[in-house]
This record gives sequence, structure tokens and C-alpha cells, in this order.
Amino acid sequence: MKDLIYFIRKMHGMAGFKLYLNMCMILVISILDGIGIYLIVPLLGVIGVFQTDLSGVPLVSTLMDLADSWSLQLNLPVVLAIYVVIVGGQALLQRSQTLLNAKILQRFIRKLRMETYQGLLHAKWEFFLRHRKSDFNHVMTNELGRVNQGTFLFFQMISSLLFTIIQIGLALWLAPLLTLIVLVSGGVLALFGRKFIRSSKRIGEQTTELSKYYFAGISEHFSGIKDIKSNRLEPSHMDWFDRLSRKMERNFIQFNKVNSLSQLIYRLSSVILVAGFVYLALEVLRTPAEQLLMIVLIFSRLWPRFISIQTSTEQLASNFPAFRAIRELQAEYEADRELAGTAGVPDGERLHLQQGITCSDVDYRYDASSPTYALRGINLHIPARRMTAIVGKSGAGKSTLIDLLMGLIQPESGQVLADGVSIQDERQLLSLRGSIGYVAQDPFLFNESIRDNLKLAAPETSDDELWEALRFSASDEFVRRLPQGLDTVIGDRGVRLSGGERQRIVLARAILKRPSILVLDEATSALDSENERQIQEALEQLKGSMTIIVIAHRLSTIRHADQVIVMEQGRIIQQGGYQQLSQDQKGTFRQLLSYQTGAQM
Ligand SMILES: Nc1ncnc2c1ncn2[C@@H]1O[C@H](COP(=O)(O)OP(=O)(O)OP(=O)(O)O)[C@@H](O)[C@H]1O
Repeated sequence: MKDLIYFIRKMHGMAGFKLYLNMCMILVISILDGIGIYLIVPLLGVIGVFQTDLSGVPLVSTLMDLADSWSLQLNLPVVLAIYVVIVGGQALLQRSQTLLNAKILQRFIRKLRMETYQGLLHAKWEFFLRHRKSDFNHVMTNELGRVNQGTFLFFQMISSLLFTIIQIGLALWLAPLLTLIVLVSGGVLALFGRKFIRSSKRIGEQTTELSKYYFAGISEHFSGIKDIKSNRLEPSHMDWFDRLSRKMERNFIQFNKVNSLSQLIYRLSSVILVAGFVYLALEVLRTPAEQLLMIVLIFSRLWPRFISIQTSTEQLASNFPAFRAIRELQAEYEADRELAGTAGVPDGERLHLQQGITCSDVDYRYDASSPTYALRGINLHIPARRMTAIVGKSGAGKSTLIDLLMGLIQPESGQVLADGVSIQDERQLLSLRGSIGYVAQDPFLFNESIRDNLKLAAPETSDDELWEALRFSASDEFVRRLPQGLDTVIGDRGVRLSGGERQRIVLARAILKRPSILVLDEATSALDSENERQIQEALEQLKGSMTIIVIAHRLSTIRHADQVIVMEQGRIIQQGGYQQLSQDQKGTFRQLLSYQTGAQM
């Protein structure tokens, strides 16, 4: 419940007076609705369905007195005209209120969506290391949808409540005793209904878990579809999917069972109540027929609202876990918000590295409770406008070191300085990031044209500049050969390109940003020797103007590096020039080199 209150407060903050306007409109519609029904009785009297004295009926008699004082004859045309005006007015108002409701709701959902997306984008990298990506997809699509539905139900419930209160007021005016009897019965039923609301909430929690699991599985399976197909893993995946689908089916049916049972109980009790009520009114209380007719009319409208309030509450309760999921995610990314005080740092601010990046006594662990360090006692200086290569066996800590240098992760102890200023300083970190061009091990491309993918880094770039960057990354020839050249759409994550082609396009994109620091994490691993040689030559030309940091398994790539850092089990075990290290007979670098030259023979 407190999750719902949190969101309602948020909505109140966003919609303000419109929310109250909406409530007022619901109130007026409810009153008009009640009056509309009331008029049926005098209408019936006027057209002679029953000949009766209407002066005993409250409200109607007031209306008749009013008509008398205005010398208005309550004949058929007049009653019909009043009826049309009231019901027509109510319909018009209803439309405006529905629109206003939709606008408030959609604005709220858009803001919530934006807020969540922005919060996720600005969370620390470590936050992403702790979560499954599919959980974000789940919250951004499924859970936001449920919050949308839940908020709609909440509005509906408020409107039903207001409507019910008005109708109860009218009924109390008409026949206080009978109304009280019905209210007490309704109250007893509502107490009973709490059990259904609790069950709905529990089922809703299962729905969240199941759909989270579903999202995670589906996105993993489709990401690994090549492995599935090549290894004929379809049956085991079908089996998983079948089991999960059955659980989801059961979950849905269970909710329907609870929901329909509560409706059944409400319907049955309403029939019993109406029968007892009519008996009591006619046989015991001797209520006049026309008064009874009006009360029955009102309750025939009122009782379905009771049911609707109960049903909406159950559905709302089943959506509570979605409200909680979003609230918890928001609290988590707020706690992990990166660059909290970014205000005042312009987007394009860059660091023109003059001296270099230095690590002093840095330790880092992915898991603070584990004794294993991914980086231990790191002391190193990466000089500006030089090429530094980081090598070592798989798992040595190379990518972790790069993440640390880019400020994606923070040292547990020690510090990282860019030109002598700690990158824990937010301004320094932002400017450092603004000046980095990064090419990952598994480069990422969007399912757009090559031109759009390249322009992501620098939207104002001309075609000539694009071709120049493509030449630099030795990709101009293959792009020219593509059917639509720069406008070729390259498929989901770039699947229509080979691994080497993807790497070269991402390299061109990194260069277009004109970074002052170029970071290549195994960025040329998929290239053939000819393309790799071309890129090496291009990097060689950049050396004097750009700081280059390269991770490479293939040691031929780093022949021209000014400094080589050799890592093992999170520590730097050797550091020096390429030639110097390759001559150290006992050193690990020499060993790595001889494995590779041996392997090539
Ligand atoms: N997200 C993570 N959570 C926990 N441990 C991690 C995570 N990423 C890496 N590690 C661990 O940190 C250590 C260093 O990993 P890292 O990816 O930096 O190695 P690497 O030298 O880049 O390896 P490779 O050459 O295979 O990419 C490894 O023992 C790895 O298991």
C-alpha cells in the first residue's frame, strides 16, 4: 500500500490541480447520474405508468414544488426535456473527464518512464555488474505496463467510490433505515473481501517473479540462438519454455479463480439481500411502492459498483508488486547514481590530457566479501600522447584495469589521477569520459545504417569526414562494396557484418569523436593480418597526438607500443618498452611472445 501512496504522491506532484479537477468532474457526473435516475419516477408518473401521489417522495416533491413556484407544468415534454439535458450533460462531461483522466495518466506514465530510463542511464557501471540486463527490460516494459494499469484501476476505484457515496447519500435521504441495513450488509461483505485482496496480492507477487524469469530466459535464449541451433539445444529450451508457460497459465487461472469467486459471492449475496430487502420493505415496514421502486432503482445501480470496487481492489492488489519493483529499482539506482552533481558541467567538456593517467596503490574487488582481488597494488603511469599496451593471460585483470582507468569502477583503496587530479572528482571524471574513444571486445552496433551508427559519436560530421574515418579503420573498401554503401542497415547488433568488419566500423566511430584518449580492448582480434597491419600503421600516425591504450592478445599488434604492461592475477608483473621486455629472457612477456611465435610457425 505504501508503494501505491508513493506513486500517488508523485502523480499529485505532477498533475496538481488537474487531479482535483478530475475528482470534481467525477463528483458532478455522479450527482447528475443520480438525478437522471430520480427523474425516471416522475416520468413514469407523468406518462401514467402508475397513478400515484408523488408528493411523498423526497427530492421529487421538492422538484415538483420548484416547478410549481416557477409555474412550470411537469408534463411529458418538460420532464423529457429535463431528462435529456441532465443525461446529455452527464454524457458530455463524462467524455471530457475520460480525456482528462487519460491525459493525467499518460503524462504520469511518460514521466515515470523517462525518470526510470534516465536514472538507469546515470547509474554507476557497478550497478549494471550487479543486475541482469533483462531485469531492466522487464521493469521498463512489463512492470511499467502494470503500473499503468494499476493507476488506471486506482482512478476507476476513486470514481466508483465517489459515485457510491453520492448514491448512498441519495438513498439515505430516501429511506434511512433500509439504506443502513444494506450498508451494514455491504460492510460485512467488504470485511470478507479483504481475504480476496490479500490472495490477489500474493498471486501478483508470483506474477512478477514469473514474468521476470520469462524476460530473462527469453532474452538470453535469443542472444544465444546461434549456440542453440548449432548444438541442437532446441528440445531443452522448449522444455524450459513449456514448464514456465504452464506456471504462468496456472498463475493467471489462480487469479481468475479468486476474482470470480469474490464476484460470485457478491452476486449471490446481492440477490439474497434484494429479496430480503423487498420483503422487509413491503411486509414489515409497509414502504410505499413508488418509494420502494426508487430505492430498488438506486441499489440496482449501486450494488454493481460495490462489486466493481471489490474487483478493482483485487486487480490493483495484484499490481502492487509492480509498483514495488519500480520503487525498489529507483531506490537502488538513486543510491548508485553516478556523477550526482553534474549540474554545471557542460556536456561537451573534455580533458586534453597533458601529462597522463596515474594509478597509485590501487586495489579493486568485484565482491567486497570475497578474498579475491581483481586488481592488487597497481602502480602505473600512462603517459599522454603515447601508446601503452596491456597484456597478460585471460583473467589477468586487463579489462578491469581499463574500466578503472576510464572511471567506470572506483578503487577500493588507492587512487586514479588524470593530469594529477583524482577522477573521483566528478568534473574531472566527466571531462575524462568526454575525451575517451572506446572500442570494446565485443563491439556494439545498432540496427541502423552505417551512417547513423557512425554519426552517433559526432552528429554534425560530413560524409567526407565519415569516409576519412572509414579509411583510417581500413573499412572504406568494404563499405563501398555494400549495396547501399553508407546507408546499408547492418542488422541487429550488426549481425550482417563479419566480426572484423564490425570491429573496424566501431573503430571508425571512436575516431570520429576525435578523442584525446583512444582505448582499444581487444579491438583488432578479429582482423586478418592485412587489415591489422593497416590499422597498426594508422595508430602509429596518431601516436603523437593521442594517448592510446591497447589490450591485445595478439602481440604483433603492439610492436610499436611505447610502454608494455604485463599483468598476472590482478598484479603488474612487468613494465617497460616492447624491445626491453622482449629481451628479458626470464620475463613472462618473453614467454608469451615465444608461445605466440611458436604457435605461428
Ligand atoms: N563482473 C564481474 N564480476 C565478478 N568478477 C569478475 C567480473 N568481471 C571480471 N571478473 C573477474 O576479475 C578477474 C579479471 O577479469 P578481467 O575481465 O579483467 O580479465 P582479462 O585479463 O581482461 O581477461 P580476458 O583477456 O579473458 O578478457 C577475473 O578473475 C574475472 O573472473
